[in-house]
Amino acid sequence: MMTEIKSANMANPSVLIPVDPAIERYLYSLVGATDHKVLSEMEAYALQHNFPIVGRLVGVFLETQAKMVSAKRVFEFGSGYGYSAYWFARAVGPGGEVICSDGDGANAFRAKEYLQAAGLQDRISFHTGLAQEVFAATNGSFDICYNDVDKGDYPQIWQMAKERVRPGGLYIADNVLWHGRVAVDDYEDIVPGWTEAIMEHNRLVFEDPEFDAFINPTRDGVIVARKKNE
Ligand SMILES: C[S@@+](CC[C@H](N)C(=O)[O-])C[C@H]1O[C@@H](n2cnc3c(N)ncnc32)[C@H](O)[C@@H]1O
Repeated sequence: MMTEIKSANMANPSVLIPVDPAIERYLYSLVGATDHKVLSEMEAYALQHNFPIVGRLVGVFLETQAKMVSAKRVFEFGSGYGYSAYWFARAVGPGGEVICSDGDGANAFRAKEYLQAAGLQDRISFHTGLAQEVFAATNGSFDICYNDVDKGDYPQIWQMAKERVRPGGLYIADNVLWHGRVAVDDYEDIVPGWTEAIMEHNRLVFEDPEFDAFINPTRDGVIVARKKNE
């Protein structure tokens, strides 16, 4: 399994930065109230190891979205070492459930350590394996299905997840602007076919009559699609 680079590819002039860096700095200056020792350690690990976590601004967004739909049950496709799960776990509260999946067992180990230290372990279960298979082994519906796996899998994950989001619940996916590659004709992809897969995914989500969709351009673009109630 490959992971994407979460900073803009400066070597490729066709790749765009969705939000101006000065605006990003300003946005970061507003979210200091979310500081937490464990969160800082997780962010430092990402920097040191060039690991593509969603980062603080998207984390705050995920937690807010989850609270807005009173989420109690969340499934994560591609949890890394638990950074995005940290935000969902805060939102679901005690008694809530965040089911995490990742192909790399070392990430599960690290996630458990961090989330335990943050006091959030009681609402997390972590499964090592192909996210699609972990998901297929679960039952019932979810308040939120969150997709952050390898980008070639995005259309498949959407097709699977959309059936299991409850009415009024959310499908959320990260990196849907793919550093602007989706918006230009000439780009270099880090894995052939990933840009096309993301574009196909975005089209499918927006064309689905059962969902209302929106893209928040923060960092690398986060799609949120709400399943209609009627
Ligand atoms: C972008 S990182 C996830 C970051 C995480 N959501 C966060 O923000 O903290 C993607 C992760 O998904 C995992 N992955 C990619 N494709 C996968 C798949 N089909 N099944 C399971 N894990 C996958 C990789 O091992 C990697 O850890």
